[in-house]
Amino acid sequence: MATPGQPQKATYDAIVIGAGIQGSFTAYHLAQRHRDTLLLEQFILPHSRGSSHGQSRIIRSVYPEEYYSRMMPDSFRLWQQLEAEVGIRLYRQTGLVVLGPAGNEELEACRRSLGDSQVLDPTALARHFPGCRLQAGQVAVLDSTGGVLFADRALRAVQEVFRRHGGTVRDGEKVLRIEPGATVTVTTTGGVYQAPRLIITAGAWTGPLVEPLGLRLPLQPLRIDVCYWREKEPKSTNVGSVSPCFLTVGLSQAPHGIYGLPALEYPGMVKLCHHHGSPIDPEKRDQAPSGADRPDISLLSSFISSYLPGLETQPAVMETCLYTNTPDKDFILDRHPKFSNIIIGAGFSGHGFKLAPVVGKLLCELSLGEEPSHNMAPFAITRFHDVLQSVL
Ligand SMILES: Cc1cc2nc3c(=O)[nH]c(=O)nc-3n(C[C@H](O)[C@H](O)[C@H](O)COP(=O)(O)OP(=O)(O)OC[C@H]3O[C@@H](n4cnc5c(N)ncnc54)[C@H](O)[C@@H]3O)c2cc1C
Ligand SMILES: O=C(O)[C@@H]1CCCCN1
Repeated sequence: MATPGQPQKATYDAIVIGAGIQGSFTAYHLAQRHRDTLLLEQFILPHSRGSSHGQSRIIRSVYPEEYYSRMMPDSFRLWQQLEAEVGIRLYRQTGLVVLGPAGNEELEACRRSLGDSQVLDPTALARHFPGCRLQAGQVAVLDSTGGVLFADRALRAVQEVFRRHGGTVRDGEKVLRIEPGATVTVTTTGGVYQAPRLIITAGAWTGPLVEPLGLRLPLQPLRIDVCYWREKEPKSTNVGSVSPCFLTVGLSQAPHGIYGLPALEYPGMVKLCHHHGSPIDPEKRDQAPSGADRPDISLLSSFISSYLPGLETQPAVMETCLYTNTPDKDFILDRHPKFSNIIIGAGFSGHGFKLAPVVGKLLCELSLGEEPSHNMAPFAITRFHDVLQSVL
């Protein structure tokens, strides 16, 4: 927040729109590289209206796509660096298991991404995850590096280090207009700012924000039910706080996948969610669907009955969060095709938190005109057709 009475500074080396985890890490890297950076956020921080709130997120090395698994060592290293900078633990190693039918292509790709991974049959799984019942013909792949990131804590930490390096956060200021040029001009509800580079990391709001810049990105915001399920036996060690994280692949009853995290934010309640949701306008996220319109809950209840019989089959707590999906579920990390000093990071499709330190580094590198440290081909805007409109 600006100090009352102080004249408002208007020019910076870089402006970042959106103080979720991606924009905050981008600003962090820019400030560490001594760029005078302004981070703009429409809501007063902290807030729970976007995608980065809540206490927990999964981190894992295992990924079916090798372009993500190759980034993970860098990401783990940068998370550790942030932990050291703030002196706070941001990660709990719980292990993670991927459950799926034996021989499933995606499960095989997961196994390959780990090199020396362990494939667990039901007996071996029972040692790592006693509360979980595999069905006939299913196996589990164990990623022992997997665990939980303390999300809210991490977001606060990265913003704190950004400020420590001289960065400016202006929250409660919504960006209304972006004027491209060698110097980009950004008009908010609170002021007008200029910089030679702009990074847009506006989460579910990115589509409408870039449309006036002649870009129609295929971004679909989804409303996600975040559900917590109580253990039938309080403090049972079978499924509660000591169990690993898990996710499913290739299950015919849940093609988008189901995932779970051990009890953490609410004692005795396991977080278990469907990796999918209903299309939503982020401005209308609180218009909850009617009771009949909750297919996610029945899907999760039936999964619990078969796989996690130690949990009750109705959620005890429900919260909401937003995904912003691309058609292929890969991120968008690229320059604007026409205005090369405007960089866009969007479409994190429900799996971007763990990679935010690397995403921030890549967006920082793109904005400084440097060679990015990872392969950017999977994240190019040009993989989508007809995105550039002729409005400008
Ligand atoms: C339920 C759920 C579970 C998830 N689980 C995992 C997981 O286990 N592991 C994992 O790696 N990832 C997970 N993710 C994904 C991860 O949380 C997201 O990819 C990530 O938080 C996206 O961050 P973001 O910065 O792009 O978006 P956001 O956090 O939404 O940040 C965008 C910000 O931009 C601001 N903004 C928008 N428009 C404007 C404007 N005009 N002016 C100023 N500010 C603006 C918004 O207010 C917002 O604060 C999960 C997501 C959800 C919802
Ligand atoms: O990014 C992750 O690890 C998880 C996987 C399952 C869905 C939610 N996100």
